[in-house]
Amino acid sequence: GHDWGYGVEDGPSLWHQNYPIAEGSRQSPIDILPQTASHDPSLGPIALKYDQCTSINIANNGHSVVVEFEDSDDRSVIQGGPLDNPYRLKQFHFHWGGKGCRGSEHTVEGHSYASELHLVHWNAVKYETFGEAATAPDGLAVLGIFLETGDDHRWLHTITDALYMVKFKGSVTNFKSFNPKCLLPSSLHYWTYLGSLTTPPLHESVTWIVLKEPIAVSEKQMSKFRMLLFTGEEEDQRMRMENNFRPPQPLKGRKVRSSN
Ligand SMILES: NS(=O)(=O)c1ccc(C(=O)NCc2ccc(F)cc2F)cc1
Repeated sequence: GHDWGYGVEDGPSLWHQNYPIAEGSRQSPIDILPQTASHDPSLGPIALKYDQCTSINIANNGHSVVVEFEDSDDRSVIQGGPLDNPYRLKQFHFHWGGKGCRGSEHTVEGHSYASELHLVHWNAVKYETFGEAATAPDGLAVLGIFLETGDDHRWLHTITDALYMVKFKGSVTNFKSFNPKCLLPSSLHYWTYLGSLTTPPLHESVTWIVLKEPIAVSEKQMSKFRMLLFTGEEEDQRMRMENNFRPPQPLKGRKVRSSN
């Protein structure tokens, strides 16, 4: 397909050339304004049923580092909150900045965090495949978790210790039985709104659920993400993987709701 990236020649401001939906009416990420978000008492708590979680591998896809899950049944789902069905966990990945810089995609009153974790789920009740769900307005649910630098995160080590094995674009390695439940903050309070994938093809198919409470990770752990490369082993121009985030997009009249 088309090539896109985060550089001067292929970055977010140019994506609309190959993906006109980039200028659509429900694009992500957005800047979240907590005071403007409407507190909706009908919004129940979200439930993450990840107990039979089965991660398969960890890969460098040239845009981020992705942990894929077995999604042939409903063993790992998110449900409740704004969702009418359980949504099946497919993968999680991260977006981050350069050293000491901000790298989250969603921002909160203009404040961005060091990084943002996306747990990607699809509506397997209504759709046959992830691909089909990814083009449907109620097809995907992505849980966003902010990472801020501070103390070491005890469980993130499992991921950062594996990153050296997927340094180059196109590399993949075994990554079994990792349960992302260990990456959740203590509170599941959230904001929710209707948006899109934050990378091409930018499909407007995502119910976003962004947790209010960030998790803390150390600068040393963040630095390990930055040793990944956008480029493949065979390429001579090595490009460090960092600043792989899309900036906030126009709200275009959308309402952001807040759980309590
Ligand atoms: N950052 S984010 O959480 O918004 C996000 C989540 C998933 C994807 C994705 O799966 N892309 C590849 C892809 C693969 C198959 C398909 F049918 C559609 C499709 F976009 C892209 C962005």
